Amino acid sequence: AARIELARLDASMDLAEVLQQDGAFEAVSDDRIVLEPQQGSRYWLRIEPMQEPGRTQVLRLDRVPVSRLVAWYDPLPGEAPGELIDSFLAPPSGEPLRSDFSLPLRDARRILVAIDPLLPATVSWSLGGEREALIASRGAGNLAAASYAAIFATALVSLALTLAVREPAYRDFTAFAVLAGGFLALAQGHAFELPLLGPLLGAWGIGVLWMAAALCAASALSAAQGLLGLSGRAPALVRVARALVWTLAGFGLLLGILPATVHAQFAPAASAVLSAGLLLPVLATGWGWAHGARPAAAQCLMWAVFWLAATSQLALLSGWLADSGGLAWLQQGGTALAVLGLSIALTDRVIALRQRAEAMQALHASSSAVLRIEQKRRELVETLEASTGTAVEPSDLEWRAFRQLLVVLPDVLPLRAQALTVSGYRGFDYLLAEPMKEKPRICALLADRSSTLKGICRARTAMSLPPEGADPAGPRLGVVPLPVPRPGWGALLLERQEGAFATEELELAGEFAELAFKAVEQGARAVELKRRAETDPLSGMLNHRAGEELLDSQLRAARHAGEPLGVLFLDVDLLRTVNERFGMAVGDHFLRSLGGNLRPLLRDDDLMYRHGGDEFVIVLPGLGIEQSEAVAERMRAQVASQRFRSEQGPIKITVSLGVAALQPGDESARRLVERAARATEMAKGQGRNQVARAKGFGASAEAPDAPPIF
Ligand SMILES: Nc1nc2c(ncn2[C@@H]2O[C@H](COP(=O)(O)OP(=O)(O)OP(=O)(O)O)[C@@H](O)[C@H]2O)c(=O)[nH]1
Repeated sequence: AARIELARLDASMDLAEVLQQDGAFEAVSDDRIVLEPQQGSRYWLRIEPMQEPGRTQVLRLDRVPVSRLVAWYDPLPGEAPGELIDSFLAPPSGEPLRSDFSLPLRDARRILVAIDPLLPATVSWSLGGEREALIASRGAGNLAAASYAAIFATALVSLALTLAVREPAYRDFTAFAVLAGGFLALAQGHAFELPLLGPLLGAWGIGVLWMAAALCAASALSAAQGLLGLSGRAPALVRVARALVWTLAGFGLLLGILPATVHAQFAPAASAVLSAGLLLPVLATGWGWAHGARPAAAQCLMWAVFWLAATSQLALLSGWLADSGGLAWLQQGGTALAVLGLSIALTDRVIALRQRAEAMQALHASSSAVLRIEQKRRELVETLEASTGTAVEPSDLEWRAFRQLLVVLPDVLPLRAQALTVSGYRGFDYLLAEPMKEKPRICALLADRSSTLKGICRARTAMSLPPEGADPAGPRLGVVPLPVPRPGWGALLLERQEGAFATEELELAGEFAELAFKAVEQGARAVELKRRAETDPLSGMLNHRAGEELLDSQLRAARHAGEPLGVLFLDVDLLRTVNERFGMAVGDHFLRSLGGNLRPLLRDDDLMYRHGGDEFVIVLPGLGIEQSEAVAERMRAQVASQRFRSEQGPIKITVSLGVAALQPGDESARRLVERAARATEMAKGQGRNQVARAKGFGASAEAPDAPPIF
């Protein structure tokens, strides 16, 4: 419906000169052309509408990012240079960008349009009635308005969420939404048409557009990377993405300050870099998708939509892509759809990840509490096991176990004071308090509430008691019954300044108490077993093995200290005869009574054990041969002086003793005992009921006594 011609002429030509350049104009057959900015030249469009009576035609120029567009009616012959239709000129301070122009075609008059493109740009036009032009521009305007509304509303919601949950992914996404809207508005020329902002952006120049694109790519990658980071996956990928975010942002700032001529020159390269930058979020979320993160699929798709919209915009600006009606829909609609969709996907993802992070945190907190309790439990058991090894008496063990329980409990539960009271356990009563200085107060408290406590212990149910008296802020008591066998009873009293004890806390204290009691029981059994293993059942003395072990350690200690050590070997005289004559029971009885008979003659540190049969060993630490011999003699005399009762009347049973003492060359307990035993044989040989010194110590000073008389 119109004839359109294009000429590229020297920029210095004015309208009058251009009108004479008829031959320079070439007809354009397409409905779009690509204009390349070039220093010193300017594009001129000559449009000649066909006659259409009764209809005003309008030429619409779409998406022309230009710094200058001036349109005149071609003057009729004889007229002065053309009447100005529309003018859009670069202010001296900068280069504004504008996209849509509608030029009314009147009276079939040709119009001339001078265009200085800012970037390589595709210019498309449509020719139609005023109504169609109006509808077309309104449609485009509506789409643009809806897109911006969606984008900036999403950005606002995202900003509110950023402030509410302080989630870095939201913060980055908010920046992205704002920058995506800004980039769209700049690239489509809308931002330059704003009343105040337009001139300001125009003054800055086209660099602002590239900067917006680069920062948009940086924030997009940052938001995608934030999600990767939040998901705790691929830390290396997150680090790379973070570095790329900063690179893109730096690139954007550089583009922002470069002069317009450089932009025109490097527009394709910058477009390629930014398009690649905008592809990174697609790749990052695609990676998540490939590794099983389901919400990453939605994000990946949305980033891809945005990438398409933004890249087509960049391609258009770089002249790689010809404009078409659908492109504006893709760019505006695509950006809005991507921003909205991403916002939804992000919210969904962030909620899910937050919940998981909180659950992990709770799990971590509870598992670290469990670990601490487990560690304390182990500590208690280990300490008690160690006590078992060294305890001599079960009561000794009980005391240690209860004490340890009170030491460990405050590490498990917050307590002000605690006490353990046990009555009649293995015939003992205990009252332990921690800290010790609280003992009198706890004693008083026990006395006050003893009937309540006993009741609770009998019911065997742990309880938290209300504060004493009227003071509701008074200390709270928790009572944990102890597993004391009846008829004894016992309780663990836990005290806290405020707040009742929870059932779980009392159960935990009960578990620890049970551990302590179990340790006592096991320890007592172990002590008993050890005692049995070391004791000779008939005489009640240590047996050969245990006795010799002890002798060995005493021998080592004596040698170490350089002190003397005496050893006596005692053998009952003619026990075989006693057995035969009076019966084994009498022999047994004699052997059983020997310990009780002789022990009063010994010191506490002296050791007497059964060597076997009717033989006994007596160890005398600190005594030399002389003193040992004196002890032996006292023993011999003690036995000889007594009459032993039997059914056949009193009988006299005697013993013979050999005496040896530690010598510098003595190697072992066994050898020392052997020497003493040989001395005993000598005593036997000399007539029994005697004391004999081992060889090497000189002859016995003692005179032989009378032989045994039955
Ligand atoms: N009643 C009793 N007799 C025992 C016990 N152990 C060992 N005997 C006896 O003690 C006797 C030890 O014998 P010997 O030491 O060789 O000889 P003896 O009859 O004591 O005479 P001399 O040692 O030479 O004075 C054996 O007859 C054993 O049966 C025991 O536990 N009870």
